[in-house]
Amino acid sequence: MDNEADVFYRQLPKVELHAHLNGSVSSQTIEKLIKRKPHLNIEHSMTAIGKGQRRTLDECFQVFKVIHQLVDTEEDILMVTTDVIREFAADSVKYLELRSTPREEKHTGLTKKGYIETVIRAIQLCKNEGLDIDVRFLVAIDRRNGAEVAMETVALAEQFLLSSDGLVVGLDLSGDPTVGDGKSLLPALERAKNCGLKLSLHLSEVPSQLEESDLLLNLPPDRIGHGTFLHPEVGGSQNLVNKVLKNNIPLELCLTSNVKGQTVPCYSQHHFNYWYQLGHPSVICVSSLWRIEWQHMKCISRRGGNYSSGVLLTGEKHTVFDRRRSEPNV
Ligand SMILES: CNc1ncnc2c1ncn2[C@@H]1O[C@H](COP(=O)(O)O)[C@@H](O)[C@H]1O
Repeated sequence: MDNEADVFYRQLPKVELHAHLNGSVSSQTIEKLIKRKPHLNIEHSMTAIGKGQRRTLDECFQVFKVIHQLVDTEEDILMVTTDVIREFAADSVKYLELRSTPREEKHTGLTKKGYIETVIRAIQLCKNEGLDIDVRFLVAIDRRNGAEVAMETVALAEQFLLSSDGLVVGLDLSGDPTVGDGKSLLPALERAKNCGLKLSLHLSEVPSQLEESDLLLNLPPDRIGHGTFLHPEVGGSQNLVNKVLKNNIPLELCLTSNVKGQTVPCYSQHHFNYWYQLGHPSVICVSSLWRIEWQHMKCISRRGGNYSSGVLLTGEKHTVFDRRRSEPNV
C-alpha cells in the first residue's frame, strides 16, 4: 500500500520532458500485449528491469528490442500510447512530451507515417477523454540507423510539424550511444533546426562521446538528454560545460534510468548535483520503463524544499542529496 510520501509524490503536479514511448509501457500493458501475441513466447521478465535490479546499457537496449516485437501494429501503438498517457495523467503529470522512433514493420504493414499518425491519434483520443494532461510529441532518430534514415525521419517530422496542430514539436536523437556516428547525422539535425523543429539530443551518455558532443553542441540543441559525461570530473571537459552554459541549454536528467543502466554508480553521485551547484536549468525526467514511482525524488527533496518531482521550480539553495538517507532501492 502507498505510504504518505508515495501519495504526496504521486499527487504533486509534474512535468515530464523525457519519456521514450516504448520505454514507458507499464507491466499491465505488457500483459495485454503478451496475450495478443502468445506465439512470440515473450515472458514478462524479458521486458522490464525489476526493483533492485541493474542492467548494463547494452542489456537495456536488448529490452527495447523485445518490446518492439510486442508493439508492431497500429493497433498496438494506439493501445500503448493511450495507456501511457492515462498512466502519466494518473501520476499527476500535467505536461508530457513523449518521444518515439517511427518504425516500419513489413510483416504487419506498419509504416513510419502510420506510426506517427497513430501516436497523434492516441494523443487526440486522450484529449477528447478530457484527461488533465497536455501531451506533445518528439519524433525520434535512432542513431544506429545512420544518416539516410535520419534525413527521412526529419522530412517526416517536418510534415507533421506543419500538419499536427501543434502536437509534433520537435526531434529527439537517441539510440545506443556506443553505436553510430553523430557527425554523419549533422546535416539531418541542421535541416530539422532550420525548419523549426526543436532539438533534444542525447549527448555524452557514455564517456566515449567527447568529440561528438563538442560538434553537436555547436548546433546548438534546445535541450540535452542525460549529459552524463559532459563535465571534466568524469572525463568530459570544461569546454563542453562552457558551451552548455553559454547557450543556457537545459538538461533532462534521468536519475533512475542512469543508475539502472549503470552509467552512474549511485544516486548520490548523479551529475544532477554538478549542474545544480552551477544553478543551471535542469529537469528531472524518467526516460524509460524503470520509471519506478518517482521514488528517486525522495533522495533529493527535503521537506519544505523547492523541488517538484518533475521540475526544479525556484532557486533557494539547499542540500541536493540528503546524505542521511540511504540510497532508494528502485
Ligand atoms: C537508456 N538510455 C537511452 N539512451 C538512448 N536511447 C534510448 C535510451 N532509452 C531509450 N532509448 C531509445 O528509445 C527507444 C525505445 O523507445 P521508442 O521505440 O523510440 O518509443 C530505444 O530503442 C532507443 O532508441
